[in-house]
Parts: sequence; structure tokens; C-alpha cells
Amino acid sequence: LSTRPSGPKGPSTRSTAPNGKNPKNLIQSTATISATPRAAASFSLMEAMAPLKKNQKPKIALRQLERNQAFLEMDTRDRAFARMLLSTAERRHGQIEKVLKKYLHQPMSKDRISEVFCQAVLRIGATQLLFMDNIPKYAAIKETVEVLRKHPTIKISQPKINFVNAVLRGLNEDGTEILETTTSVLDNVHPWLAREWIESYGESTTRTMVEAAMEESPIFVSANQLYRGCDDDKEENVAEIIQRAFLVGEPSLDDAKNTPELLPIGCVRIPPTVGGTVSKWPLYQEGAWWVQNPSATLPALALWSGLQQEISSDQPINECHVVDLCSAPGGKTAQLCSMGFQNIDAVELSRTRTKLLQENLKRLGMQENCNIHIEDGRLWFPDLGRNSVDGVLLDAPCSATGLGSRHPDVLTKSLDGGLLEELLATQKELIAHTVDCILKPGGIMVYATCSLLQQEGEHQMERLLEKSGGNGVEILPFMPGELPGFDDCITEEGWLRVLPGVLKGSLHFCDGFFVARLRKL
Ligand SMILES: C[S@@+](CC[C@H](N)C(=O)[O-])C[C@H]1O[C@@H](n2cnc3c(N)ncnc32)[C@H](O)[C@@H]1O
Repeated sequence: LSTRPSGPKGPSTRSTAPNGKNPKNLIQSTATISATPRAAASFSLMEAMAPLKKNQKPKIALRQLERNQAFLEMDTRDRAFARMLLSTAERRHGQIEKVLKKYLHQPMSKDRISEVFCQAVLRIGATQLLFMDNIPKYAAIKETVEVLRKHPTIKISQPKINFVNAVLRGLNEDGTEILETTTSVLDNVHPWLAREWIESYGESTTRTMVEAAMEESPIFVSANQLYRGCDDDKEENVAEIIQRAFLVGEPSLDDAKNTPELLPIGCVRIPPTVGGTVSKWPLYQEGAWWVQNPSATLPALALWSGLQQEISSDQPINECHVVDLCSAPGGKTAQLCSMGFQNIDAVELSRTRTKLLQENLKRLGMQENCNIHIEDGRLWFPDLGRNSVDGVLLDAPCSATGLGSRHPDVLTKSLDGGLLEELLATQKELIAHTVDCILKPGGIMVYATCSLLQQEGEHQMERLLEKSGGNGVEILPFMPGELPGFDDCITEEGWLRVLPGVLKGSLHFCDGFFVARLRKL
């Protein structure tokens, strides 16, 4: 579970021991030595930048941070600061690298761990000096340079420490000017990805999308309609109960940003003032909600509304047999349960991710509402036989390039080396199996990805329609008003293409998504 910033504050003044513990009583472990937000952020970044051993997978800096013992022992405010430092360093990494290059007369080694450590510390320092106005510059430089003395095993020589100190001082003098005159927000995206987006959406929209990914999006939650609060609340909408639970003080128009907002699509935006660990937030343990971005709610809503249009009036919609073919960690399965579907199969290939799905459904009190299958969706058949299912939600594995605001690493990840081809092939097989073997004639498929690459969305659907040549499937287009707030995302073909940063109000923070709805003929 992630933690999130409780506001744009700096770290607490304590610099070593985790909150509430007497520094004298602590054993000198890595945890205590590195227990400052700047150190935890720098160490995690270094671990992600470190040269890879043979067959080793690249490490993700934010995941390293969440495993860092010192980080886990920090108080909420320091954790939020460490996370903000690291995620900003990750998001802005292209611009930061470009500015730093002006101060480094020769490139630093990518193979020597001590040099990698210095580069990570320089990035964390530059992040504060260039992008975090609220942090006093003197403290930013001093405390960041100090990190070079804090690693339990990597020793940095005094001349190197002096060098890092000099670079950060230089940055403080004229770094902002260099940033503004020589860099662009597009520097933070892999050049291949930026080219693809510009080709698909144009330069101006691409900039808007990348700018949106530079901000950490607020957290949105979906209401569990199966949750029953206290007796008094029985008549009240669950989303309103949640909204009230997160309200501190009186709602105020002047402070709308800090008031929980109920969106027309049905989810609630949690204000940024609610900090700390998500699992400790109100009504979480009671199972009243789960975290879900507004875009991610669209596929299940699309399936529900598509089935409603298609089934005969004497068949209750909640009796329809629906399949969530790529289901973990379960956001959309939970939504199908919450909508009242009672005949759900949730299929998932990964055993580890299925555990998350099970835990989530259990917390939400939904474990009885669906059958879980740990299987390959390309080979799975319904119990009632081939082509017997009313609706399939296919939220396919994809590049996740629409999630830049929450997972900045997706913007810089290279999709070379066959990774994209592999994803495209899996998507194609899952689509073909759904149409050929799972759906019944007249059944509805909703195909969705959280990708901003048209190859994974529009092009997959175009190929399917071409292949079927008017005999296999047809588009069941989205209609204005069907998904409140998303009319502007309906394309000419009748798909939904959600671009981050483009919609108004809280929907500005939507993840990038593609959703298509088809009817099997
Ligand atoms: C985009 S995620 C699904 C997210 C999920 N629908 C939710 O809302 O929480 C894609 C999932 O597909 C799973 N997956 C990948 N290949 C699969 C396959 N061949 N069959 C079934 N699941 C697969 C991945 O493990 C991953 O959990």
C-alpha cells in the first residue's frame, strides 16, 4: 500500500532516528544510519540506477523506497517528503539530467557504484533546487551533501563530496535559468514514446499529457455499494457516507480542493490533506471503498450499460454471466460485484496477483460473489461451455503508459527489445479467444487498456473489425451522456479515448485509458 504526501511540507527537523525513538538506544543499522528522507530517497534512486547483473531486472526506485526499512520507520511527514523527493526526481529526470550535464565537465561512470551514488545524490539535490520552491536552498544543499556520508558500505572521498557540494551550489546560482532556457517537459519522456504520442495526438496535446504526468494525481476511491454502514446511514448513498468520513470541518467553496468531492461518475476524490497510509484511512478496513482512478471505472460501467441496452427486458441484468478476463488486483472485479452482478468469473494468470485480488475482495466482503480462476485467459473456457457468456471485460496487460502521474517510471521505460510486441501479441490472442470461444452471439465485450499507445487500443480494435469483415463483431458505440463527464472522450468511431490533463475539474487527473465496446454477431 502506498503512502502519500500530506501537503507540500518539508521534512521534520529530526535528522536521524525514526519518530518517537531515542537515538541513543538505536543500534547502528542501515535503518538508523540512513533514516533521513533525503538519504532514503537517494539510496533508493541509486539502487534503481545501479548497473544490472546478468539477467537482473531493472529496479523501480519508488518500489525500492517502499522496501527501505528506514523509510518504513519514519513518521508520516518524513515519509511523504521522501516520497515526494523521489517521485519528483523520477518524473523530472530528463530535465534534471540536461541541467546537471552543464556542470559536469565529463560524464560520470554508470558502472562504479560510488559514482552512481554521487549521481543519485546530485539528482535528489537538483530536484529540490529546481522543482521544490518551498524548501530552503541552504538546507537542501547541506542536508543532501550529508547523505554522501551516510551510506553504511559505500564510502565517498572528501574531494568527491566537495565536488557534489560545488555542483549543487552552482545549480542554486543559475540552475533555474538553464532549466527554463534549455529544457522542455518532453525531455522527461522516452524519445520514442514522445514521438509516438506526438504522431497520435499532436504536439500541444502531448505536452498537456506530459505536464499532467509531472503532478502526483490525487487519490480517488470507488464506493462499495454492498457496504452497509451504521443503521442511520442505511438510506444514504455509500459514496456520500465516504465523502462525509473524509470531511474535516465544514465543507467550504473557498477550499474546494481540500473537500472530498463526489464525482458524477460515482467515485470520490480524496483531498490531498488526507495523508499517511491508505489502509489507515476512514472506512478502509470496513470495506466501504477501494482505490480506483475515474478512468478505471469506465470499462465496468461500459459493460453494465452495454448489457442493459442489449438484454431482453425480462432478464434481470444482475443475472447476466460476466467474465473479468485479466482481473488482478481486482478493481474492476470489485466494481462488477458492487454493481450487483451475481454470476462473475474472475480469471487471472499471475498467482501472486491473484492473492491481491482475493485479499481485496475479502476486505470488501465480496469473496462469495465471484469465482476466481488462476488461469491463462487465452486458454480458459466457461463452465457452461464455449460461447456461453453474456459479457466479457478484457482489461488487457499493456504498457501502462497512461499511468505516468502515479508511476513515473512508465514514461522513461524503454519498450524496445520485443516488450511491446509481446504485449501486442498477448492482447491479440486474448481478444480472439474472447470473441471466438467465450462470448455468446449477442454478447458484449469491453476491451480496455491503460495505455496511451494507439497500437494497444485503436489499432487492436481496427484489426479485429477488419478480420471479422462485418461477420464477427460490431461496435456498440458510446453515446453522449452515457458516462457522465466523459462525452469529450468519445471518438468518431464510438470508442473512448481518455487523455490525462485534458478534461476539466478533477477529471484533469484521469489516467490515460482506451475503452472499446463491441457486440458479437
Ligand atoms: C491491467 S492488469 C488488470 C487490472 C485489473 N483488471 C484491475 O482492475 O485491477 C492486467 C492483468 O492481466 C494479467 N494477465 C496477463 N496475461 C494474462 C493472461 N494471458 N491471462 C490472464 N491474465 C493475464 C496480469 O497479470 C495483470 O494482472
